[in-house]
Amino acid sequence: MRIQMSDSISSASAEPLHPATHDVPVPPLEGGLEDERRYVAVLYRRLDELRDEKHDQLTQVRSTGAVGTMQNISERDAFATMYEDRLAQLNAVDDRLVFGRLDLDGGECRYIGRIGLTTDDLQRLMIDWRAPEAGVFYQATAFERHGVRRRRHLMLRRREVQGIEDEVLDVDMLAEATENHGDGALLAALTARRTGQMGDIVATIQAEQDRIIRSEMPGVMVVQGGPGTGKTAVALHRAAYLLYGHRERLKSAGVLIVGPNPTFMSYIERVLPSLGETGVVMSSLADLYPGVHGVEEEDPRVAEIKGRLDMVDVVAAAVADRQRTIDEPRHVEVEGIRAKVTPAMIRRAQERARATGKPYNEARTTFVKVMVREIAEKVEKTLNKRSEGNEADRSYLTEDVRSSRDVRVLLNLCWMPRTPQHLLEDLFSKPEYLRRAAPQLDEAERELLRRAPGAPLTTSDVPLLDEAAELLGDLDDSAGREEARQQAERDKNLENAQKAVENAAPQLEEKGIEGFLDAEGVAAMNTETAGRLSAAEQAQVDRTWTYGHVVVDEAQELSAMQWHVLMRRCPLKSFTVVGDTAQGSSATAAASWAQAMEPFVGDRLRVEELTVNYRTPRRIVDLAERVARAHGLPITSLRTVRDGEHDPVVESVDADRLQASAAAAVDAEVERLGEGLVAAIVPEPMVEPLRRSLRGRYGDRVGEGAGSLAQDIVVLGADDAKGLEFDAVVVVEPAALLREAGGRIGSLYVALTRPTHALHVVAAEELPPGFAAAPDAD
Ligand SMILES: Nc1ncnc2c1ncn2[C@@H]1O[C@H](COP(=O)(O)OP(=O)(O)OP(=O)(O)O)[C@@H](O)[C@H]1O
Repeated sequence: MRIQMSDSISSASAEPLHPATHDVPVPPLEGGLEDERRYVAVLYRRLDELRDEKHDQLTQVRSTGAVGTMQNISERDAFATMYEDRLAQLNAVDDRLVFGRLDLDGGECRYIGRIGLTTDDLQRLMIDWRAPEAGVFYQATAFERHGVRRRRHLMLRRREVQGIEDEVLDVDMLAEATENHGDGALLAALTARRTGQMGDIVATIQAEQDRIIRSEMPGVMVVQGGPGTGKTAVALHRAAYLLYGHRERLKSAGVLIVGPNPTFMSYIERVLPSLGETGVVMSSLADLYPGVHGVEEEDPRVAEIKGRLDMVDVVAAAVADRQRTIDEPRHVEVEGIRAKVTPAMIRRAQERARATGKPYNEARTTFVKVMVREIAEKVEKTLNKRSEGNEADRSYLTEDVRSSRDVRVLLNLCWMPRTPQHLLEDLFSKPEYLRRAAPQLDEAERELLRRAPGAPLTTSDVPLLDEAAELLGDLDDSAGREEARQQAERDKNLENAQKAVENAAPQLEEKGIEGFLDAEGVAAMNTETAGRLSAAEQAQVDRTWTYGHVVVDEAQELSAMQWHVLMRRCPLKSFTVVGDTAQGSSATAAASWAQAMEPFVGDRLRVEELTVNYRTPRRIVDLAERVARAHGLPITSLRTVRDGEHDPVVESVDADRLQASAAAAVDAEVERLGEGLVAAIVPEPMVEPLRRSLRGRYGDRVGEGAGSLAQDIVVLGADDAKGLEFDAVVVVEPAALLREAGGRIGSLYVALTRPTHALHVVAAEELPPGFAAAPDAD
């Protein structure tokens, strides 16, 4: 699980808004590029001022030294964290701080940017894009002006205004309009070279996206949309929007963002910080159980079985199965005295324990208590008989019984303390355990689940672990949780302490007492004062944490078990769920949202749809849709923003030249692009060999995952390509990609829709239906 630290971003966005009648000269309506540059310079000056202010405050609070009472230290740390967070936010929004200007009926002018900014005396300089007053920037059209006369896009590179683009919505103004029109800002964003990291779309959010981003928080909202329609972008901007509007609540409860795999999580990790939001927990499905990273479940049939909601009953039966009775009476020895334990005694104690309604490990305490008392009574009777009525103090007896080896063995046999990891290990490595717990599975299915003891936990085990932990309750888990929380706190204290000691060093040196303080010592002092972890940090280590809102991306892939567990993370059922049922490629993928969500929320869903593909040019989308339809996928055709410059290339090659041809296709695309990211999406067995071969030619430029500016050539399997995008994509052996996904077209459809510019298909086998009408390579 990955965490983006700090949750105290408040001030700029919450600064009061005042009418724009202030001393800072707002460029006139007819002003041009130079006027805007001057105003933007004012905004940056204010940003720098605020940054210097926070920096000074931070230095000051740190230089008070790491000495004083624990409360002083704690307060100082709290201030330091607050200033650090604010500084981090001010740094994060530096790039393209402002992007829009609205001129309204009545002469009001509003600048729209990543955060709100005011002057010292609280006059408004710029509005946060999430403020209600900024909404019309995204919503106004010529048909529905919302009082907007003109919308101006300011196109910045870093701090520099490179261009302006006007959309005049008021017909009366057209006569005086400048020559700048159209949707150049959007096109510029869409055709820009990819960097391997998703960027924000705050400057060019489209009206259909804006409606979703700003819709109310409660309830489950599903955003369905074909490839490239901006679902991920919308989901992340919605998280930022909700954090802005419900800051207090979400600050304490936290927001969880769940995505399909770690590659995808790192692809999207910079979007929220660039919007000034950092207090969010981000986790892939493999990392949702603290302390465990699930490896990939190789066999889709196993993933399908483990994903069934039935597994709730299987786990419950496995837990119940760990309570046993004995067939016949047994004798236990306590300090040389034998006591008889009958099956009835065990059954009675178990019933009493179960009646507490507590989870397994906690109810076991009651079982042990009752049994120890009963055995102690028996031992006492024997002792009383032996001493013929001379009753002595027998208070030590309970302890003797509890520590008797015989008693411990018997009680463990009848009610074994269990961790979730142990429970799953037994369940999948001991066939008789699974047979008893899962009679609803047939023999072949149980055989599929079987694995060697010690085998690593997989992503599809993660929800089972969670379910088991829920039923088993606290034992090692609570200790583990507390330990993890304390460790997180220790790490944080150490980091703070290191900074504090560094800051205090000059003063101490002046006083001749350098070396007096060390970071570990200061951190140890601070650890005593608990409660300094932010909600996000605490949530990260606590499986039972419940969030204020959960965002799920690529949600079509989730199994029923994964939904079951996620629902527990947000009892208020406040969810933003984004995905595309047509792109489902896993064995657990949902055919429809209603079917996937019905067991958890009934029909209480709001389904919104996105209809424009912003990523992929028309020519490539046509091919992808043809292939999808030829395989019976019921997709509705997407509108696209661009036609594109390149027709897709489809090349048939000899089987023994497949890898060489794939490498040559990569060469061709690298050359054609000049700069930008090229990905080869290939069948799993080809990933490593092709990567090696390309490294021979391109060295360190060849990377894994989503790529980066330095690693601009990547080779990956179809599953890992989910949610990512590249300037050019070479799809190798579509028939094999289709086979790998068990015949489900979703993953090939995903692969074909990743490019922003060019698609090149290389195949040795017969091409699957749908490719035929594409033009051949020359
Ligand atoms: N309004 C917009 N302005 C600029 N770029 C946009 C806009 N909407 C989407 N994009 C861009 O389009 C691309 C696709 O967006 P995104 O990845 O969010 O789509 P998606 O629907 O999640 O795709 P998929 O389901 O295929 O993974 C991204 O590069 C995104 O930045």
